Amino acid sequence: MISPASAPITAPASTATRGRIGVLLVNLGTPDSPSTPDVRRYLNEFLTDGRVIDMPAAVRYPLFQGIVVPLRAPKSAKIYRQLWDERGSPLLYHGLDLQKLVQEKLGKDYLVAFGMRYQKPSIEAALQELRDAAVERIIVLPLFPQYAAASTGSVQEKVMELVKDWWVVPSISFISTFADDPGFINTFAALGLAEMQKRDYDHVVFSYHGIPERHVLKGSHKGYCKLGSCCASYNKNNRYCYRAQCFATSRLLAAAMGLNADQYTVTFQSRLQSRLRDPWLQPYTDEVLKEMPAKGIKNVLAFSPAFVADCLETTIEVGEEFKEMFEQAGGSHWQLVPSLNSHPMWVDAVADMVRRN
Ligand SMILES: C=CC1=C(C)c2cc3[nH]c(cc4nc(cc5[nH]c(cc1n2)c(C)c5CCC(=O)O)C(CCC(=O)O)=C4C)c(C)c3C=C
Ligand SMILES: [Fe+2]
Ligand SMILES: [Fe+2]
Repeated sequence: MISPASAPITAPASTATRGRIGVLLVNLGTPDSPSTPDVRRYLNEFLTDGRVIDMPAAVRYPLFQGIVVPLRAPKSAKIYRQLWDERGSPLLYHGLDLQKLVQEKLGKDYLVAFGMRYQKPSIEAALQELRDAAVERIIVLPLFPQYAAASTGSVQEKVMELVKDWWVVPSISFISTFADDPGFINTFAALGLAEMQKRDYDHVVFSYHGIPERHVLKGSHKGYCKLGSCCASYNKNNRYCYRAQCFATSRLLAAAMGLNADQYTVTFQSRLQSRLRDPWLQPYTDEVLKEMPAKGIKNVLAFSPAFVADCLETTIEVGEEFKEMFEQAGGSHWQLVPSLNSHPMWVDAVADMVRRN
C-alpha cells in the first residue's frame, strides 16, 4: 500500500533533459552580390514583405515587383558596389563575426546561429541548425535596437511562420527591443567619445532609419502615441513605440557622453520616396544637416544608432552622402561614428542580454 509522505516531496531537478540553449541572431538582409539581378531578387523579397510595405498583397506585388523594384534595382546595385569590399557585404560579415565571438563568450552551454530576414543565410537554415542540435529552448535576438513592426516584427513573424510547421516546438523567446540596454548604450558612447577625443565638434546628430508615421500610429498602444511629446518619455505605454525608443536611445547616449539637450539633434533618414507622399518620421536628416552650417554648426559628429553593424545606410548614406551634402551647404567636418560591428564591448553586451533572458 502506498501512503502519502508526511513531509512535502521536492522532486529532484533533472539534468538529464538539459540541452544547449539556442541563440538566433538575425539581421535584415543583403543581396548575394552587388549585381543588378541579385539586388533585384533581394529587393523583391524585402519590399513585398507586408510589414515593410503595408499595402494589400494584390497591390503590393504588382506595384513593387512590376514597377518599383525593376526601376530601383540598377541604382541600388550601383550603391551596393560602392559598399562591397574584399569581405563582401559588411552587414553579413559583421553578423558572422558577431556570431562567432558571442559563441566563444557564451561557451558550450549555448549554440549561436545567425540568419538574415531576407536572402542568405536564411532564418530557416539557422533555425534548422538549432533544431538539429536539439537545443532546449531558443532565444531570438533581432539585431534592431528599437522595435519596429517592419524590422523586429517581421523577424518575429518569420520565425513563428517557420516553427508552426514543427511537430515539436521548443520554448522560444524574443528579445524585442534593446533601445535602452546599458551595454548597447555604453558601447556606442565609447565609440563616440573616441571620435570626440580626436577633434572638437559643434554638435551631435543621432540619425535613425525612418519609418512611415502611419507605422508608428498603427503600433500605438490604445492610441497613446500622437507623434507629439508623448514620445519624450519612455514608459510602459510606449515600450514598443519606435519614435519613443529612438528618443530614449538618444537621451541615454547623450547622458553617457555628457551632452546637454541643446548639443544634439534626433533625425530620421532613408525614407523611401513614393508618389503616395505619405509622411515619414521627421525631421529628415538631409533637411536638418543642410541648415546647420548657416546656424554656425560646422563640425558634426553623426551616429546611426538604429543599426548595430555598418551597412548601406551607415557607410554610404550617413558617411558619404550626408557628408557631401553638409560640405556643399558650407559645413567643414562631418564624421560618422562607426557602428558596433564586433566590438568587444558589444560582444559582451549581446552575451549579457542572452544570459539575462
Ligand atoms: C533599423 C531597422 C530598419 C527598419 C525599421 C527599416 C524599415 C524600412 N526600410 C525600408 C526600405 C529600405 N531599407 C533598406 C536598407 C536597409 N534597411 C535596414 C534596416 C531597417 N529598415 C538596413 C540594415 C538596411 C541596409 C541593408 C544592407 O545590405 O546594407 C533599403 C535598401 C537600400 C536601397 O536599395 O536603397 C530599402 C529600400 C522601408 C520601406 C522600411 C519601413 C517601412
Ligand atoms: Fe530599411
Ligand atoms: Fe508617442
